[in-house]
Amino acid sequence: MSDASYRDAIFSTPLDRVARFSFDEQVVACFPDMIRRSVPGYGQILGMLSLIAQRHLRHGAQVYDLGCSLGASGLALAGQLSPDAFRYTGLDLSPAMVERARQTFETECPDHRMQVVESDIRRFDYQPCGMLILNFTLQFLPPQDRDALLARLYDCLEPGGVLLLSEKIIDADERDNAWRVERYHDFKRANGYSDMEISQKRTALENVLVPDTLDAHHARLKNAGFTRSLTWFQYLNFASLIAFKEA
Ligand SMILES: Nc1ncnc2c1ncn2[C@@H]1O[C@H](C[S@+](CC[C@H]([NH3+])C(=O)[O-])CC(=O)[O-])[C@@H](O)[C@H]1O
Ligand SMILES: O=C(O)C(=O)Cc1ccccc1
Repeated sequence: MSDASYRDAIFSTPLDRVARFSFDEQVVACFPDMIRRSVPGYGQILGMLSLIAQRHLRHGAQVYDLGCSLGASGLALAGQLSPDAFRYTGLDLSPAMVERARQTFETECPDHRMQVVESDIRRFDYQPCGMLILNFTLQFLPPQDRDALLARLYDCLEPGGVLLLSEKIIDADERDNAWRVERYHDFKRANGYSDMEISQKRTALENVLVPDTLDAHHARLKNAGFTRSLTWFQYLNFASLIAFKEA
């Protein structure tokens, strides 16, 4: 497969039947463009990731990036941290994503210890680690699988370790929720998506990307064992949380 990244035009023609969204070859080919134009704050979250790692990561610690896609979080870390500062394992279920993430690490940061494994994050055998990254991944798991995964992740995190959780979120208040979603659609329009693209993608994501409220996320983290979590970033209906395991 080529390294080229295309403009996302997946939902730009009218479809008789909109299929469930999946991370197939077609999505992989335009993924950097799609995520940049569709996720408010995506670049800022990645920029902050390495600053957070510089403060919280034990030297040489293991980092897991769950649902790593093309490895953007790993690249952000490798861009700012020395090769001996961490070991990185990206996990993703999509073979097309994994293949391209591996190629990217090989060419972009050959001296860093970057590994990519094709795996379901619910079944992977995690080793002790200093940092766990779930950058817009938990939202794609069936809601009933989320608690068990977070409990396992809490267990494999070393004392003093952190979990970073970025998600599309909903508001419990219907009016606030509607306002945020409308402004999110304005954001997408301003980034060149048509009303038809916005509407067809919305259909494709129904029951595939299932968002929670911020309160539900904090409650879930607490339930998994984290005594402290905070929302460090929010832009419309997208947010990023950090949870700490006590040292
Ligand atoms: N059960 C699963 N096991 C493994 N991977 C999974 C699973 N379910 C979904 N995925 C994978 O999770 C990723 C979600 S994208 C993450 C962006 C990235 N973190 C980024 O910072 O660029 C988010 C988005 O596209 O909005 C996809 O690559 C799926 O294949
Ligand atoms: O585009 C959307 O509506 C989103 O919620 C963000 C997104 C970005 C990339 C893949 C799936 C969802």
